[in-house]
Amino acid sequence: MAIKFGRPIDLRDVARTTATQPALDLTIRPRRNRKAEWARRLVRENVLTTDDLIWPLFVVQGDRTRSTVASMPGVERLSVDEIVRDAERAAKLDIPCIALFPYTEPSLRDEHGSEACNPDNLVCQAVRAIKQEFPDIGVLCDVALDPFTSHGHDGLIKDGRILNDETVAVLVRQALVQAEAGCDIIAPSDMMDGRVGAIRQALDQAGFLDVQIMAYAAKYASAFYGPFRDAIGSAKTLTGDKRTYQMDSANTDEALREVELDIAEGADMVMVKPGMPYLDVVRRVKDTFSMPTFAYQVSGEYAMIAAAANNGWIDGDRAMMESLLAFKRAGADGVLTYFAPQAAERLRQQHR
Ligand SMILES: NCc1[nH]cc(CCC(=O)O)c1CC(=O)O
Ligand SMILES: [Mg+2]
Repeated sequence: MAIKFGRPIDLRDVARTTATQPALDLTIRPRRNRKAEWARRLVRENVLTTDDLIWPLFVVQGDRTRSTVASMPGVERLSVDEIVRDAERAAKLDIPCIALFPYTEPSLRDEHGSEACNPDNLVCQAVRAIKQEFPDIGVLCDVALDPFTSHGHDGLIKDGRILNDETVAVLVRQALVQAEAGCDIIAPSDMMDGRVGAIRQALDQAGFLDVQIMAYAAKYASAFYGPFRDAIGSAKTLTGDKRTYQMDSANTDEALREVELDIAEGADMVMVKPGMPYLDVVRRVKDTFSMPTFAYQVSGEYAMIAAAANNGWIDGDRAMMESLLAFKRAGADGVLTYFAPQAAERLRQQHR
C-alpha cells in the first residue's frame, strides 16, 4: 500500500530505555498498550465488520444505465438490470443488506406522489429482480413520498401545510406494495406521527408478519441531505424546507421521545439520521432502549469525505474507516453508508 499521508511510525519497542535523561517516575504509562500493532489489536474495544453495513442504492429507469451523481463522486443511479449486478457485488462482499431509493421520472411525479403506490414502480421492479437472483440478501425500502411528489416533500400538502394523517394512509399503501414485491425491511423516513403503528397493523393484516420495520425514528431536518436530493432529483423541485416534520438539530430529549413512540408502535429497529453530527443521539438511544440501533451516514457526510479525498486533502480510505468505526463506538449496531462496498473491500484486505 502506498503511504501518501505520512509514513507509519511503528517504532520498535526497546526493551529498556536508552535515554540519557533519567526516566520520569511514572508507574502508569498508557502508551505501553499502544507500542505495537499486536498490542493495539489486543486491547481494541470496537470493531467494524461487514455485518455492520447497509448499502443504499439509487434506481433509475432504463436498461444498462449507470448515471453519475455529480455531488456524490463514486455513486451512480442504476437501472434495474444494473442494480441486480450491484446486489451481486454486495452478496459477494458479504454485505447483509441493501437499501433502495428511486429517481422517478419527472413526468411520473405529481402532487400526491401517486407513483409511490404503483406496484410496478422502479423500487418494486428492483426488489423483484434482486430477490429473484439473490434471495438471501436483505432488501430495505424507504417509505416516504419525496421521490414521487412534484413538490419534493415527504407528505401531502394542503394550503402550504404537510398533512399528517392523510399522508400516513398513503404511506401504508406504499409499504404494502413494497412488501408485496418482496421487500424485507420497511423503513419509514417521512417523520409523520403514527406511521409506524399504522404500517405495522396493515402489514400484519395482509399477512406480512415477518416483514421488519426499521424506523427512521430520530431524523433531523439537516443540510447534509443535499446530495441525496440531487440523486433522487428532488433538489430542484423542493419548495421550502422540512422543518415541520423532521426534527430540530438542537434537540436530543425529543429524539428519545420519538424513538420510544416508534418502539411502542412496533418498530423492530430504530435509526438516527444523519450520522456523524448526531453520534451523541446514537449513544443516548442505544443506552436508553437497548434496541437494534442504526445510524445513517448520509449523502452530505459521504460527499465531504469523498470531495476532500479527491482533492488530496485527506486520506479517503482512512477517513472512511475512521468515520464508520465512530458509529460502532457510539453504540450503533450498523450503518447505512454509501461507502459500504469500499469499506467491505478494505475489511476483506485487512483480514487476508
Ligand atoms: N425522506 C427521504 C429520505 N430518505 C433518506 C434521505 C436522506 C439520505 C441521504 O442524505 O443520504 C431522505 C432525504 C430527506 O429527508 O430529505
Ligand atoms: Mg415519530
